[in-house]
Amino acid sequence: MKPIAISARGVCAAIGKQRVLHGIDLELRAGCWTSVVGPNGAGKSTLLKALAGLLPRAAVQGELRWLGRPLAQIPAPERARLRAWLGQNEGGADELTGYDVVMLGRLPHQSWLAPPGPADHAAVAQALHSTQAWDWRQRPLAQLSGGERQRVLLARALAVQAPVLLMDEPLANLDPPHQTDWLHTMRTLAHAGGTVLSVLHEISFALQADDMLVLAGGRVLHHGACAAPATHAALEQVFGQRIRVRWLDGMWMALPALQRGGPESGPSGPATPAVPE
Ligand SMILES: Nc1ncnc2c1ncn2[C@@H]1O[C@H](COP(=O)(O)OP(=O)(O)OP(=O)(O)O)[C@@H](O)[C@H]1O
Repeated sequence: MKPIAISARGVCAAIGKQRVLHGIDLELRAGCWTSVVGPNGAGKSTLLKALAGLLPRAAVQGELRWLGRPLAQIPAPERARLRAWLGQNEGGADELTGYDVVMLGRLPHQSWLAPPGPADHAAVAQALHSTQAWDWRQRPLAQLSGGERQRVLLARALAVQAPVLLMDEPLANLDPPHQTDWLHTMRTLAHAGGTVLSVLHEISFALQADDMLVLAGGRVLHHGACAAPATHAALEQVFGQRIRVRWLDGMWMALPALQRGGPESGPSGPATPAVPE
């Protein structure tokens, strides 16, 4: 059995005076990519921040553990090496070049005021190549398009080379080929033993993860394998039966639940492909 990388027991969190998370219990195993889905306002970003240790301590109740250790007992520099973070709509560092932005991901590995070493430069180059952002390494972040910028920020998270990677809407602004590249990268990381947690609104991409966490109203509605019928049922339920999960072209996909018989369904409707054994 793979070790548990992150666990939460009875975790509640508030933003300001508003209680957003209510008694979250979960275990995320090493070597597993889990996608987090749910309607707007379900608490996905708040959960990710709580698990990342990014909410003020007073705002979180319950027990959070990383690699079996209480989060509160892990010093900040060690936390920064253990988990990489890509937030939603990240700002700042606009005047820095792409290269320097990604080098920020190496700070947890560097001694105070020491210049980056060969391992840092190698990690930055590898990360920039893996998101195909190497060509913009000399350009300021402010001069990049939304998708180019997102690929630099993703490279920054990858350059940390942390065992745990938490990402909030990582596909924002990415074009389809780079969304597909991202999917391959996440599978590779999980296959190599990493723990990946990603909040996604692109449900068909979320279904390519190993496991899925379905949130609603600040609670875990379902946590299970992406291939499990119970997960598909929870997905359809949480989105008010407005999507359908179907097996298409060798993978599970989420399709909009359009009314049958309308012009969208075509002249005679498509045949339903066979589901895997
Ligand atoms: N800064 C804030 N102040 C007050 N309430 C907030 C703040 N940020 C979030 N909330 C509220 O907390 C709840 C959960 O927000 P959260 O961003 O975690 O949801 P989400 O599932 O990530 O949503 P989305 O899919 O829209 O990104 C929402 O009701 C939201 O209105």
